[in-house]
Amino acid sequence: MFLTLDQVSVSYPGAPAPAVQAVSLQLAAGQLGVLIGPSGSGKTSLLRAIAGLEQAQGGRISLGQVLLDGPETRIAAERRRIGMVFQDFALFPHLDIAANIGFGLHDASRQQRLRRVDEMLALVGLEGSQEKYPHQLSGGQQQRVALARALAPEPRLLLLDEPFSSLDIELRERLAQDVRQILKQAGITALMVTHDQLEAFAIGDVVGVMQHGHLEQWAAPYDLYHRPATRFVADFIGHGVLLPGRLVQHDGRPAVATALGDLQDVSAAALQHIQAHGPAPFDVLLRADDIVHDDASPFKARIKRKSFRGAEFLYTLQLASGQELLALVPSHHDHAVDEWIGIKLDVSHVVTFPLSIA
Ligand SMILES: Nc1ncnc2c1ncn2[C@@H]1O[C@H](COP(=O)(O)OP(=O)(O)OP(=O)(O)O)[C@@H](O)[C@H]1O
Repeated sequence: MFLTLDQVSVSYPGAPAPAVQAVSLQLAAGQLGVLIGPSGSGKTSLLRAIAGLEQAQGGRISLGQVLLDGPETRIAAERRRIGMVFQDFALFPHLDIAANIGFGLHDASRQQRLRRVDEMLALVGLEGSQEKYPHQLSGGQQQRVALARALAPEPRLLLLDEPFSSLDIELRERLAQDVRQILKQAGITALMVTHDQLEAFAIGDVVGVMQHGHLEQWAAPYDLYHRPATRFVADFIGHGVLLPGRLVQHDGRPAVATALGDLQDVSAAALQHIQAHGPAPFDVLLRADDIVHDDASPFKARIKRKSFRGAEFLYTLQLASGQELLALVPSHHDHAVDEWIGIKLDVSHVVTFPLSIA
C-alpha cells in the first residue's frame, strides 16, 4: 500500500474529545480516496495530519516506504512532498496563469518551468491560457488551474479539501468527473474531503465515512451503498429505511420475513451476520431502489410525497401500519399523491442491523 494510516489520532488542546480517533486506512498507488461525513467529524483534521500541518498524537502515517509521522519520527510538512488543494483555491490575482502554476517550481530552470506549465495546462484542458489572469477565467477553470498548480511540483500525494464547495452544483458535478479523469491520467494518489455523497461516489475508488472522529467504514462506493457496516453509514449514504425482519424457513431454506414479504436470497455472509444477533428480530435495510412498483403485488402503500428527478420519481410511501418507505420509480409511472400503489421487494443484498435499544 502507498498511503498507510495506522491508528492515527488528532487532539486539539482544551477540546473535550479527540478530533480524530484511531483512524486506520490504506490507499494503493494511483488510487483516489474520499472522506465524507457530517460537519465536525474530523475530515479536515485528518487531512491536515497527513499533510503535517497538525501533529498526530498517536499512530503512524507512512507514504511509500517513508514513515512521515510516528512515535519517534516527524517529517516536516514542507519535506513530505504532499500537494494540497483547498476550497477557496486562492490563485494569486496579480500573477498570470503560467506564473501561478509555476509558483512552486523553485529548483527548475526557466525552460523546465515553462515546459511543466504547458504540460499541466494540457492535463487540465486549458492549453493556451498561460498569459491570462485568474479573473479572466470561470470558477471551474480557476479550480483546474489550482489543480495544475498543486500537481506541477510532482507531489507524491495530493490532498483536496472540499475543492468544489464554492462552485455551483451543476459545475461541481461536471468538474468532479473531469477531476477524476485528470488525476487518473496523472497517475496520482489522492485523498479528498467532501460533504457531497454523489461527488464522493463520482471520484472515489474508495470512500470513507467519518463520524465523531471515527472512520466508520472505508470501502468501495458500491460496498458502502449496498453493504453499509453500521446504521450510521446506512443512514448517511443514500435513501434507506429500516423495516423489522425475522429469520424464517422458506421451502426449507433460510429467508427474512418482512411486512412486504419474504426475502429469499439470503447470502451465507448475511445469514451469519443475522445469526450473530441471536434469535431476536432485527432491522432490514431497504434502499429506495430495493422497492419496485408492481400493480399485481398484494402489498400496497400510499404515496405520501413525491419528488420528480427526471428519469425517476422518488416516492415517499406509507404502509397501512404507518411505516414509511422510499421508492425510486421510473418517471413514466406518474401516480398522484394519496394514491395506493402495489409494491414488492427486489433486494440484491440483504443488510441487517441488531435492533437498537431505544
Ligand atoms: N484548530 C482547532 N482547534 C481546536 N479545535 C478544532 C480545530 N480545528 C478543528 N477543531 C475541532 O475538531 C473537530 C473536527 O473538526 P474538522 O474541521 O476536522 O471536521 P470536518 O469533518 O472537517 O468538518 P467540516 O466538514 O465542517 O469542515 C471539530 O469538533 C472542530 O471543532
